[in-house]
This record gives sequence, structure tokens and C-alpha cells, in this order.
Amino acid sequence: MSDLLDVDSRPAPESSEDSALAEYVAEVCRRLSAGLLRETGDDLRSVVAAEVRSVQWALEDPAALRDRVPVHPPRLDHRGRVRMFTNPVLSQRNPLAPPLTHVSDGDECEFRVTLPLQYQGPRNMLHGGYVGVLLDDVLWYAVRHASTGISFTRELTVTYERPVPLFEELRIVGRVVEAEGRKTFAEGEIVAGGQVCARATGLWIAPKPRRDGHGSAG
Ligand SMILES: CCCCC/C=C\C/C=C\C/C=C\C/C=C\CCCC(=O)SCCNC(=O)CCNC(=O)[C@H](O)C(C)(C)COP(=O)(O)OP(=O)(O)OC[C@H]1O[C@@H](n2cnc3c(N)ncnc32)[C@H](O)[C@@H]1OP(=O)(O)O
Repeated sequence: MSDLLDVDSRPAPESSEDSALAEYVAEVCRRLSAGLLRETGDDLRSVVAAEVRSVQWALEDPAALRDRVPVHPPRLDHRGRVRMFTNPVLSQRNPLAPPLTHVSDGDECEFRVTLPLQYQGPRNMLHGGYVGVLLDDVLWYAVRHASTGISFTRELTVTYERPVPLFEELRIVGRVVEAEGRKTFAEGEIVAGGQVCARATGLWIAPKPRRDGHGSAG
């Protein structure tokens, strides 16, 4: 969906099968994480054994993942090095990432996700720090889409209006409010069941241009 990910069009020195394997193992790690928090005793042992078998199966039979197309195949940077998409919110091969579906870019940027147990703070509710992570990421994408360079989060204010639920689909939305020189102001919200649960406003600043005329990030 996002052309932010298309950092280079040259072929990556990793086969499509390798990328698919990495994304598959990340998926197994996520299931394992949920299992570790959910199960005890014999059920825990069964979950661990089943997921270990899943990884063994994929390693022993290269054809096993034949039908999987990697969501984020690796890209190369301008020096020809692999540029891995590691984002802890969106990356398919980072087990820390849920990962979210990137629904739209443009005037409004939107992610969707249903979060499992490993993101729990209070019972059945999303941890407040992760509420901030989601909003930071979606607002950053809105800012990135509206500007030519890379900006960094300088300020983020989160208002927790009601608990953000686990186990149901969330809409995470961000938009730019105002741009002024190196500064871009953005706002957004997390919506569950049609209700706004949390809002954020923030400021993103593009680093000062370096003396050689290039920005210091991106
Ligand atoms: C994160 C980008 C990585 C690169 C990505 C590359 C490729 C993209 C591909 C995939 C990307 C995938 C994922 C990325 C997704 C999400 C990332 C989420 C975003 C983050 O997670 S990012 C990490 C956390 N973030 C930081 O780690 C920043 C640490 N920080 C700094 O690095 C500096 O802080 C900096 C550089 C931000 C600014 O430094 P600076 O020295 O240039 O700033 P300075 O003080 O000069 O202020 C400039 C003007 O802003 C005014 N100003 C200041 N504060 C204000 C306020 N509160 N209200 C109103 N105005 C204010 C001043 O008054 C002045 O205004 P004026 O110019 O008019 O005088």
C-alpha cells in the first residue's frame, strides 16, 4: 500500500522463499507469545510443541511455504545493502508488530488491527503506552505522506477518553493539521465500534539541512 516502503526497485539478495519463511516464523512467534500468556500446564506444553513443529515443518520442506507471497520483501538502499522493514507496528517479519493493515494513505492515513493478549494493560484493554505507539506511527505516516522529507516526532499528546479494547477491530487514523517550514502539526484518533477511545495531537520536525545540503535523516 505505502510507497514509503518502495525504497529501491533493484532485486534484493534474499529469495522470495527466504522472506516468506521469515514472515511465517514471525507469525508463529506471535502465536507462541499469545499462547505463553494464555495457557498453563499441559495446554502450554501442547502449544509450544505445536509451534515448534510448525517451524520445523517449514524448515524441512522448502515447498511448504510455496504459496506464500512475502508482504514486505527486502529492499536495497542506495549502497546496495538490504534495507529491512523493521517497524515494530507494521513489519510482517517483526514478531513485536501485530502487524497492522495499512488501509489508506493521503489526506488521512488509516491503519486497522485487532490486537491480541500480548498488548494487554488493564484486563481486556490495550496498554496505554501502546496506545501512544499506534498514534505516533499513524500520525508519522500522515506527516510523511504530506511532506517531501523525513520528520521526527518532537511532541505527542495523548488523551485517553475511554479504554481501547483488545480482540476487536480498531481504526487508527491520522491527518496533518498544519505545516510551517520544518514543522508539521498532526492529529488523530483510535476508534473502536464507532467510538473514539483515544486522541492525539503532535508536532513533527524535519532535521535542519546539513551543510552539504542534505537532510540528516531519510
Ligand atoms: C523516524 C524516521 C526514520 C527514517 C525513515 C526512513 C525511511 C522511511 C521508511 C520507513 C519508515 C518506517 C517507519 C517509521 C514510522 C514511524 C516513526 C514514528 C516517529 C518516531 O518515532 S521518530 C523517533 C522519536 N523522535 C525522536 O527521536 C526525535 C528526537 N528529537 C530530535 O531529534 C530533535 O528534537 C528534532 C530533530 C526533532 C528537532 O531538532 P531541532 O534542533 O531541529 O529543533 P529546534 O529546537 O530547532 O526546533 C525547530 C522549530 O520547532 C519549534 N518548536 C520546537 N518545539 C515546539 C513545540 N513544542 N511547539 C511549537 N514549536 C516548537 C522551534 O521553536 C523551532 O521553530 P523555528 O524554526 O520557527 O524557530
